[in-house]
Amino acid sequence: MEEQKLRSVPVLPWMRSPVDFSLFEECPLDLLPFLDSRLKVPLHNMGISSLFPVQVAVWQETIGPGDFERDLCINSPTGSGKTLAYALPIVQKLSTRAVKCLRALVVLPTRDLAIQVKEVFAAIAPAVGLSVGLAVGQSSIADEISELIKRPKLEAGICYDPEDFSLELQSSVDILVATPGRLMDHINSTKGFTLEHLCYLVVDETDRLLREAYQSWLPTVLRLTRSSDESFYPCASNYLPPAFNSLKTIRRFGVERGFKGKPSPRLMKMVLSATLTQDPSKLAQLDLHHPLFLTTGKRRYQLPEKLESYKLVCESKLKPMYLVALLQNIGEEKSIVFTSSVESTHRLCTLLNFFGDLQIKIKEYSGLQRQSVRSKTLKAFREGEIQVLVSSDAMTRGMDVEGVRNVINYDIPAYIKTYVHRAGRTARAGQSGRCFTLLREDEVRRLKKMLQKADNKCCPAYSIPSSSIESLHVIYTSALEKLKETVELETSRKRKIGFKSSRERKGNKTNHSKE
Ligand SMILES: Nc1ncnc2c1ncn2[C@@H]1O[C@H](COP(=O)(O)OP(=O)(O)OP(=O)(O)O)[C@@H](O)[C@H]1O
Repeated sequence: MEEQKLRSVPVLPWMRSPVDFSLFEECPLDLLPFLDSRLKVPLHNMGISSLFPVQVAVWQETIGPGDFERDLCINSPTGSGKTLAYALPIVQKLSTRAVKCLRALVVLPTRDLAIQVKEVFAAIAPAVGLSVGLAVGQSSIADEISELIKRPKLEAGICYDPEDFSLELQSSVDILVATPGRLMDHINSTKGFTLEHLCYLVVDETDRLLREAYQSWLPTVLRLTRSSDESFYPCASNYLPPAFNSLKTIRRFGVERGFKGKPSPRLMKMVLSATLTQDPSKLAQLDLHHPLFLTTGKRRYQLPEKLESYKLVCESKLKPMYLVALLQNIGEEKSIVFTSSVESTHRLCTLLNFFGDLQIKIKEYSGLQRQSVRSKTLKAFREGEIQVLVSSDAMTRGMDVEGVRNVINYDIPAYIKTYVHRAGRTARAGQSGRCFTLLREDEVRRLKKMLQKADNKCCPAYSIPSSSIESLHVIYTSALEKLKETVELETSRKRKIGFKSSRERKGNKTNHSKE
């Protein structure tokens, strides 16, 4: 009974007979059937000489015999290469397109993740003449529009009818990587932005994206891409004004997607996560077409094969010193320390920096900071200028930073899903890595139960000699004092700013009433 609970048999019948890609071998690029030879060079430049199992499985279902007859639902561990698993088939499929228009849309929950995924597409798509765009709000909306929409060249002295002008607007990109908010901004207000020709939709980090409605982006995208009556009457295009013809997309029919005689959606979907939801009501929102489930192993949650998990048991009040001792042991290896909130991230990072002689560069990365600050920190971490990031869960999902060898749960995560995503920042792409969890004696059972869900029964204790902790007492007391002063200073500064802006608001009100 207990075993069954841990396995959590899915309710949906199609989820009960998945393709288990752990049975697949890696496939060298030279042996990959149908691969456009122009893609080999950029792949080699990315250090890729063979495809990982999940990538081979998706290739088979899209470019191989599967031929994208079914929508794909992919549950694959962190760091297993999901990004390329969808990017490569999409680029290959579009490599023969004749007319440029927006044909593939990839949606991700955060800006940093979208930027990371765009870079993967941008590394391979130009080799086959495709362009990739980004809609995340990194630049102003005007700049983004000019990147995404091509305006016709206007000749001086000629007066143009605005109606004709908007018909002439065309997409500058074949593939768009977006966050839901900015995507909705373009759908609602960017002239010439259309999903009419969309063939591929990827929903990455699906469970996270389905958790929040984000201005109803999903129903909107599905509504705008549903086959219209026109797809049953392909000859209707003969009667349309010539201006439309260059943009016409040939709709795929049911016969092509394996359902003879029945019209089938032209939009092909891939939804992915390392912790894919099995909740039928959530999955129903995606309106999947005859979905095929691709997963690995028996457990719902999988940790990377070469991940070692350790627990560090200590009293709450001693936690900062245990963390410092652990960081001293780890040395200069890249590490991420996760806390439970943006506030504790800030406090912990400030405190660690008061431990003067740690000889490692430590920075904060959290949702409390401005995007520009976060991007700068991430760049420095990638380049090795910073060795330790103290992070809130803003860093938990999807972020791929080469060389991260250690993840430290300063606060025990509340759910196994969080553990899986946090731990997954290390041991990526077949590399080894360690995940340490600091916890109190009374939390040990909780961690054990949580790890059982991911089939990780082995979580030995990591021991720190008590002499290491004792030697830190003096400096810890002084660091705590400095932290207290800093927090007081920050609080009074915030109060002043709040007071000033409330006075300004009042002042503005008075001005308004005078007008
Ligand atoms: N075939 C391959 N050969 C070598 N390295 C690869 C291959 N495919 C992907 N990688 C590398 O593996 C790392 C992890 O890939 P990716 O970020 O796509 O993982 P993921 O499955 O999406 O993980 P997460 O669930 O954490 O988002 C990346 O650094 C990527 O460059």
